[in-house]
Amino acid sequence: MNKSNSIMRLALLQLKGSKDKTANVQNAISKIEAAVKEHKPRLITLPECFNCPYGTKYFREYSERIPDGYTSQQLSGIAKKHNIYIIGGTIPELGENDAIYNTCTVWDPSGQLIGKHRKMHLFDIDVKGGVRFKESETLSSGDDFCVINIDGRKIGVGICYDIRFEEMARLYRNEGCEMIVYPAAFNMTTGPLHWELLQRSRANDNQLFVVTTSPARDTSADYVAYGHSMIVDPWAKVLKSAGVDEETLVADVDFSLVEQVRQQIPIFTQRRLDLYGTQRRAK
Ligand SMILES: O=C(O)CCC(=O)C(=O)O
Repeated sequence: MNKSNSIMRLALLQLKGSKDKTANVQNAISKIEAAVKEHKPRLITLPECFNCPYGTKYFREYSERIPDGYTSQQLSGIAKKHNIYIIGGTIPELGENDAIYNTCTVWDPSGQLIGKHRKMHLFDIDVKGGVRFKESETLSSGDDFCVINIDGRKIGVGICYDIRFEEMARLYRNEGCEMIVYPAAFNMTTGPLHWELLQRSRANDNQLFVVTTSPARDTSADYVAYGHSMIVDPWAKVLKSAGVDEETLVADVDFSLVEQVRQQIPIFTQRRLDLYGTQRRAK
């Protein structure tokens, strides 16, 4: 990004997954190659669970160590090859004591791992007649926040269900973030109702960019993702939105909008912190 003109080019890769992990990762790599060639983005984002079918029965089998596993090594290599940042969607991570996490990795242009976020709020819901999912059957929850810095801009990372917890987004704003990136896979029950609403709400509440990257919709999968990867600006306008199939969504994000909206609607200086607050707690 050129700080003087405050523009950063993003490419969001909405990818179709399969049960073949190597094919999923290689699909991501070839779409990264194509996006770099055609659009020259500074930052590429990938979907939640892009190397594995989204289902609790798959997570252990597909899990890998970070950063030594196959998927990490591929992402590290391609980030370095093309001198780009990658917010690498999520993969099932094999962590300490054999615990499995739903984890996002962030890679810098030298191929270094500069951030890791383990999904903090596990997706355990049961909507009668709609979607039932219980990540906690096989996953453990993370308990660290993840803020990265790209060209002087702070970016917070959350994963899918994390977007429902407004305190987390507020905390990122309070820590100076101008964008939050959520790899995500909403579904056909909550997607139509809440997908855009939640993104516009988090953007509006916190006056920052919200970026989500979903898998493409596959109606033959166990879990049918909603699609519609999206970029919402700090005015809460949808800047760009994908359809449901595989797609590369490209946008030039202008960070000067962040300052503009924060000055014109100064809710963060008007908030009655003498009466209430949202702070990170010591663990
Ligand atoms: O919050 C929702 O409705 C969907 C969340 C989800 O699919 C996930 O956390 O993976």
